[in-house]
Amino acid sequence: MFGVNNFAGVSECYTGMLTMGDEPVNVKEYQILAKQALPKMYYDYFAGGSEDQHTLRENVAAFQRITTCIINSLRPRILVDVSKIDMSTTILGYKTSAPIMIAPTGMHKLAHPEGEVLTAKAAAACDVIMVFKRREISVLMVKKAEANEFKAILLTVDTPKVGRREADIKNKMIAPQLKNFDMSTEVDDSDGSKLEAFAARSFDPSLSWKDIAWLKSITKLPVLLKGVLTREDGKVMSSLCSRVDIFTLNLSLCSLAAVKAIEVGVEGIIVSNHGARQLDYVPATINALEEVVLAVQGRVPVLFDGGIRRGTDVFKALALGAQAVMVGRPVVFGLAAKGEYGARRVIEMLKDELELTMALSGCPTLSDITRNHVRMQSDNRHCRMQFPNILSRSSCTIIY
Ligand SMILES: Cc1cc2nc3c(=O)[nH]c(=O)nc-3n(C[C@H](O)[C@H](O)[C@H](O)COP(=O)(O)O)c2cc1C
Ligand SMILES: CC(C)CC(=O)C(=O)O
Repeated sequence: MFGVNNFAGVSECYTGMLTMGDEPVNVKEYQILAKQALPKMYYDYFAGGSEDQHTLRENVAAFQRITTCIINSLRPRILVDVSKIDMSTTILGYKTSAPIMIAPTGMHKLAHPEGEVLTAKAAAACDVIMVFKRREISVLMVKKAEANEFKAILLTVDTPKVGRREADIKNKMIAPQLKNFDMSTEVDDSDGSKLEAFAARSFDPSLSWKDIAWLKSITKLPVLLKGVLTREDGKVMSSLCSRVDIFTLNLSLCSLAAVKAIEVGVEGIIVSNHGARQLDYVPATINALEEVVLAVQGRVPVLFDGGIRRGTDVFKALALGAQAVMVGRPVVFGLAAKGEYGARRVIEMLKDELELTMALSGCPTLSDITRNHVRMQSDNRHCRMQFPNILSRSSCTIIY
């Protein structure tokens, strides 16, 4: 039988219908099983994006556009000894077996009764904290993180308010009671998404650059900002600039979000659009990555998340300058479908696929993966000089 699945952000053809007893062969198939396993309200919460879900589709589709034509393609090397592939790296001084981490995603107990405990067992999880209106909650959580020997704090900076998630509004999404948020519970008689109502009560929309200094003052842990998408601060960039021109602007002329982050002393930056759950129509993160990498100029690590579904996606993000990637929904779908085993398999499959991609691209180590292993739309000028005939074909022009 030929099954067609059209999930938000995933549009795939499969040669068979999956059922819960089947063993998925790639991480996207875990989404199919998760849909079968979860109540609609919870599946929609995990899978959904904001408003028209344009960016949700783009996060995945932009990876798929880095594909077989001359621009936006992988560029493998041949005749390199790839008998041993080393995917290990060091992030903030900690060694890890592969540049793949689990993104902070809320409410794993909606996916599985044992929730985050199973996810943490399935892989060394990278954890997160949000800054709340009631700062004493933030202080408490930072202290808890320190006491439990967490290694870093990821401060989510793209959620002063929760994005408009229309499926959650329709489903009247119920935010479960969360232990970490005990202090902020209040009676909620609002209609629509209870999660949104909870966030409106709890998150601090006045969060600004000065608060980073406050956070740094209460902890010795390194602070990373999660949710950076631009190098500029909204003022300087001319709307007439093409993407290629933007890259060649003198950076010192601009007020730069990424650079600002470094100035206030953050130890790392995560290029993320919150899995397309916040502002719709922001760019796919893979298309925003290089802008930030160029602005940061190697001063702090740049991590990446959004739309990673394949080892080739990891490879593309690394080639464009990410030090490591984080994976959100696939891990939750793995957890929902097959518990700890499913979450672990998702990470293992991505690692295996990355290993194979590195071998087939002639890259025995991560440092062998370079910017020259992908060709993007922004490399167009260079392409035009080298391949004038090919590029005159409209099929090779990818617009993003
Ligand atoms: C169900 C769900 C809950 C999330 N919760 C949080 C959160 O509490 N804090 C946060 O910074 N990001 C959160 N995110 C965003 C993820 O950290 C990450 O940026 C995103 O999922 C990456 O995209 P991907 O799902 O395509 O891998 C959440 C994402 C999802 C799907
Ligand atoms: C609103 C939060 C509680 C969780 C979150 O960040 C999300 O659902 O994307």
